[in-house]
Amino acid sequence: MSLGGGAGIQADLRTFAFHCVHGTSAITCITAQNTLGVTRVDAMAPDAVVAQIQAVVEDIGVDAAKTGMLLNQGIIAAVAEQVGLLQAKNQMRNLVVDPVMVSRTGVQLIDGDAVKTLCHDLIPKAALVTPNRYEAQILTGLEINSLDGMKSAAEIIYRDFNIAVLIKGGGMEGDLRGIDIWFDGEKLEILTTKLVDTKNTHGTGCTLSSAIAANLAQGENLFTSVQKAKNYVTTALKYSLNIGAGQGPVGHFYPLLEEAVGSGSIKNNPQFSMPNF
Ligand SMILES: Nc1ncnc2c1ncn2[C@@H]1O[C@H](COP(=O)(O)OP(=O)(O)OP(=O)(O)O)[C@@H](O)[C@H]1O
Ligand SMILES: Cc1ncc(CO)c(N)n1
Repeated sequence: MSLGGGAGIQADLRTFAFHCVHGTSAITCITAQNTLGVTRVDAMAPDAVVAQIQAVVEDIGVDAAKTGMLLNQGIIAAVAEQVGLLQAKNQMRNLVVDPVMVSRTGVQLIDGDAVKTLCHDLIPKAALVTPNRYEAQILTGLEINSLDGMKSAAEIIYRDFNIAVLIKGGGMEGDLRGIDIWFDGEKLEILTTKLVDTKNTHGTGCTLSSAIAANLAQGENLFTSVQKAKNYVTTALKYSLNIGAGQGPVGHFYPLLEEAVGSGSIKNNPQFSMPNF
């Protein structure tokens, strides 16, 4: 969860709402965070996280799920155990693991033991894992500087975990920035997009994995879910918000902004990027 509103569960819930699915959440930690970075993180107790998952599953049910910042080994182990128990009862389908380990700026967010548990206990239970450039480097031991590097990493991650993988290229340089690689053991696809030239990219990874989960919940297949989610993030980036001194958040509800500005009910505030106005 992030209190600046741009990333984590706050971005996830906005994304779910945009896709017309009912989002629920299990909070693993509270970050003091704004557009400039994270200044403090307070972890929940692992059994408090488990209780949140159980409260949702036992009453409401889960059509698809995503994990984000799980923070430490105890929380990761507890979540992985719950996922295993629920999958055995077919109560946890379509799990997307966004393996939040390193921020796009390259800062490691979780320690080595936590990475090991994530790899051994949680990622293999997912349908899809969505590492960014630096997370893909940790998962493979490769240094990724090229399209070929991204492709090799995707193949290694598929081989090691036997699940589909999407390597996100928001942290790549030059022409590769914004290009993602999909591999599911059969099809290797380069998901290209027109680079959105903005510094306001806070929460793109959270938004992408939530949009994938939302599409899965609505019955789309995995690859179509990824393609649609990629298009959503690209448009949300075009309408990102220029707030704060650092990286502002993406504009999750861009059609509403467009409509409101178009109809004159709100002014075209210079803080909104409004590409069509
Ligand atoms: N400037 C950009 N233009 C177009 N697409 C982008 C841009 N920046 C990021 N993306 C896309 O956003 C999605 C998220 O990728 P990214 O590598 O930013 O993830 P991340 O590092 O996990 O994000 P974050 O930590 O900010 O949530 C990917 O589809 C990526 O290609
Ligand atoms: C809470 C949270 N989760 C994930 C990320 C990665 O964007 C972040 N910055 N904050």
